[in-house]
Amino acid sequence: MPETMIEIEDLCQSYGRKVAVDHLTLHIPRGMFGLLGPNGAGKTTLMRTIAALMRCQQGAVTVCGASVQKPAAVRPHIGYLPQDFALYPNMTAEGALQYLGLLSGLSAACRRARIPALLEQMNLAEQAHKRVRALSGGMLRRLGIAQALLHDPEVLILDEPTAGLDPEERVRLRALLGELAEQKTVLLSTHVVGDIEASCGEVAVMDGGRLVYCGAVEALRRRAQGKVYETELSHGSLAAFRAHHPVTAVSGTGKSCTVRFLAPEEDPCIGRPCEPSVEDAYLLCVHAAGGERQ
Ligand SMILES: Nc1ncnc2c1ncn2[C@@H]1O[C@H](COP(=O)(O)OP(=O)(O)OP(=O)(O)O)[C@@H](O)[C@H]1O
Repeated sequence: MPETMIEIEDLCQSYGRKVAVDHLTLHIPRGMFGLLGPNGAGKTTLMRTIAALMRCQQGAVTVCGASVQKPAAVRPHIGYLPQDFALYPNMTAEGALQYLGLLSGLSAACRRARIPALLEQMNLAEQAHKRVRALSGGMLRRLGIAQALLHDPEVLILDEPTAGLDPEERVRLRALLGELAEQKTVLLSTHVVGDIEASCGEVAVMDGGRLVYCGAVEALRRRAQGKVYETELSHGSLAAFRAHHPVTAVSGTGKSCTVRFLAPEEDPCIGRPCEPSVEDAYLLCVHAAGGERQ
């Protein structure tokens, strides 16, 4: 059995009457683990709860055996990069890390040793003396990961770290996360399926606050076998088709287009079967969960 680093048992979290996490049980093992879900699925709420930034209202969460009910016991184990990460724009990259290290109680000797090494690891050594406001989006995100790693936690929680990055930076960041996951547990939240496909073996899918899948990415893909089809349609008939079928892709610019769609109930007479992608499988999962909620 793989070692469980984060244990979530029957967690419920709400904002007033809005339920954001709904009876969620999830055991996260060592290594890289993906958390996928559409906007509003409850990913940020879950991550903030694990990081002991939001009180656990019902259920239990432990990180490396420490309960989030005792934030001071959990925080040494966790590094957190929030979705809306920002730093003081006039500080240099190195100065910002020095300041944050000081605030989190790291000794001067520890900061002297760790900060240059982290800048090097995050490929930011050349930017050490650049002001934060002059960094690109990707550099800023890597600086955010450096700040999350300052106290050398075992668990790294990253909320949408690739959002808004160009493809090159996205690939670079994924590679960096892969390296980090060799030593640490990395919980990566995103709504970009490609991020999960490229970096995680295991994934949890959330929708409407609930866990709708947990397991291997490849097993998720296989669940969509026999449920993805393709057909040719005229552009004019596309809107009517969409009303009855979840469409995952449309290609072609002439009079007709090729439409890829999900047929959860098997509808073979209207198209040719296709090999599912992870994205198809994810959309199928969320589509099915939406249907159950109605
Ligand atoms: N501070 C808040 N007050 C009220 N409702 C909130 C608050 N924060 C989140 N919510 C609601 O809780 C639900 C879950 O939100 P959450 O941000 O956790 O989802 P998410 O999966 O991270 O979404 P996104 O990908 O858009 O960041 C949503 O319906 C959201 O509108």
